[in-house]
Amino acid sequence: MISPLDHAAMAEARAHHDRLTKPRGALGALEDVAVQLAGIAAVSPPPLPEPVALAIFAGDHGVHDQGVSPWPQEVTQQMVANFLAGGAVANAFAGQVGASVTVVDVGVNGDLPEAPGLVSRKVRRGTADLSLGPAMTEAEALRAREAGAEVAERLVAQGARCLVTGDMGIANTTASAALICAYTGKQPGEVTGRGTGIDDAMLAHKIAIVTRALEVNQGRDPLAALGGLEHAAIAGYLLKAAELRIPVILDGVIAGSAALAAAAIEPEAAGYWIAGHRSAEPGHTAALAHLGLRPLVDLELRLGEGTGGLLAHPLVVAAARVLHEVATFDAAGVTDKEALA
Ligand SMILES: Cc1cc2ncn([C@H]3O[C@H](COP(=O)(O)O)[C@@H](O)[C@H]3O)c2cc1C
Ligand SMILES: O=C(O)c1cccnc1
Repeated sequence: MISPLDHAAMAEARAHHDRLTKPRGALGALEDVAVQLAGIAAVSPPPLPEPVALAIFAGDHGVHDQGVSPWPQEVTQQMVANFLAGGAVANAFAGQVGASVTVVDVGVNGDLPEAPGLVSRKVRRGTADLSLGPAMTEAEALRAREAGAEVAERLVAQGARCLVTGDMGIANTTASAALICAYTGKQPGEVTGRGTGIDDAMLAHKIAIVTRALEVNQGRDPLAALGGLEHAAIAGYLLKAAELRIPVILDGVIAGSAALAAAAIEPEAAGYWIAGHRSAEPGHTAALAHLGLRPLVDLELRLGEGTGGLLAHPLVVAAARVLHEVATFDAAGVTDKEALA
């Protein structure tokens, strides 16, 4: 059960912001984040959203066969090993914010040796090709959702007070574009992007593949028919965090498209999510607009893994910190011109 945000705590946070020694609204969107955190925690000031935990959900994609990514599929598995060895960008950024890193295999097309930090919940070895039929069955999507939910529950039980989404799956920007079309009504040409870096010819082909995927899967559940196993797992992770009243910082276009699926299941859950950044993928902007989320930073990142979400974490902590640490006009003896008016 996902409860709505606590409006009394939000009103209290807003009122408290207006008593702090700064012009009203001077912290812009950060004030909205603080109010949102109060609504999530149902108390103002809200607890600082730390420690933070990153879960990277990994899965492969049958649509890779269509030539939609310049990278070979085995890079998914190789990058999982890299995350576990601590060598990826996500590890560097996680270290900076003190985030734990958990890697979850929900659908890698290969065998991964057991390792600390790896959660093995493989539903199948990659999805089927979404341009030929459904990527997976609804039962498989549900199993991946359950894996995501289980990981969120475990991280929170271990003490995390903020979660970040991460993904790894070569060709997953194709599945993301298809999901975004299905949930927002946008056209493939508007939301399909260059992913890991493709030329104009490959982009035109990728748009045609997304168009075909939407045609052949019309009338089916979009998450199962068009998504990846990591999209389904992220959707489950997002819904469980909302149920547990824990904020989640969304990463890029994969998280954004998974969030559309999760919001279609439980619209109330979107109140628990914060858009860490705006990725360079055009579909990400469309997804965030549909979700009503404002990205905190725009660095033209196009990496995934959770990197943009991790970079935004200090901003989210700072938003809460203001409500704890900044003096009021009364306490500091500063004249409040707005109270005089
Ligand atoms: C070395 C490497 C590291 C990555 N880390 C994240 N991604 C990102 O790129 C992939 C999606 O892009 P596309 O749809 O174009 O294949 C995903 O795996 C995503 O997480 C990476 C991609 C590569 C190659
Ligand atoms: O938006 C993202 O997160 C993204 C973009 C390109 C490739 N992988 C991920």
